[in-house]
Amino acid sequence: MHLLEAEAVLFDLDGVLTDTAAVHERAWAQVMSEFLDSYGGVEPYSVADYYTHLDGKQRQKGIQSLLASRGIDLPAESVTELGARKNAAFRQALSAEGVQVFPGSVRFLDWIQQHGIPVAVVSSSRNAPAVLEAAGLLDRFVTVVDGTVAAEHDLPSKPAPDTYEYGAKLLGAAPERTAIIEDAVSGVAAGRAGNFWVVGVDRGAGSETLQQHGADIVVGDLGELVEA
Ligand SMILES: O=P(O)(O)OC[C@H]1O[C@@H](O)[C@H](O)[C@@H](O)[C@@H]1O
Repeated sequence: MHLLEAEAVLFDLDGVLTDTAAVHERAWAQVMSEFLDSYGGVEPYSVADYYTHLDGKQRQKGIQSLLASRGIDLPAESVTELGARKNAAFRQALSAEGVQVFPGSVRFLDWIQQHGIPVAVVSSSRNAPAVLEAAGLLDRFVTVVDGTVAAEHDLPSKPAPDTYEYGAKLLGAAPERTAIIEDAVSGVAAGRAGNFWVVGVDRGAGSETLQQHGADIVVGDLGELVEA
């Protein structure tokens, strides 16, 4: 499918529109390194853990996946507490550094919107509206399906396709006629599972890995897709 034939385009946020996947990654590294080191007797946190267990997933789901990889079983309150610590670190970094947008992504968004194609954001993050607001992009989207909306509607985390399916439904678009834009393995897999047309953006997950999990095409920057 040519992108301009899409009935809708659904954008992931962190790492796709804004450079905030890196901010999440640093906050996770800070909190989970400290936790795993103090727990002791398990493999320490590494950058690979972000891409394998945390990237693109809802907060609790990501923590559970990482803990399970180390054979750690914590009560629900402790998982929530780790999530709260990571969120505090993320919010602190955000207010200190602000939000950087990817210029190529904004050019791509402009191009899609110039052609009258409806757009939405589908992000696992509960911080998505705040990040979009700080980036000056919030009013560009018909709707934002974020981590809070997912919880309200009981929608499971990416890699399940439900949040993307919900976004497409809100825009009245058929999944097979809808493009999704993703940088995370979990998000690409969600798009594939929902029978969407998937554009992968390689911000560190690796082009081959994104293709293996279901990306139809992979670019380094969304500006590459904009046609004059
Ligand atoms: O903790 P939040 O802001 O609700 O975000 C949940 C997840 O949102 C995703 O977009 C990020 O890739 C993850 O790193 C993050 O953990």
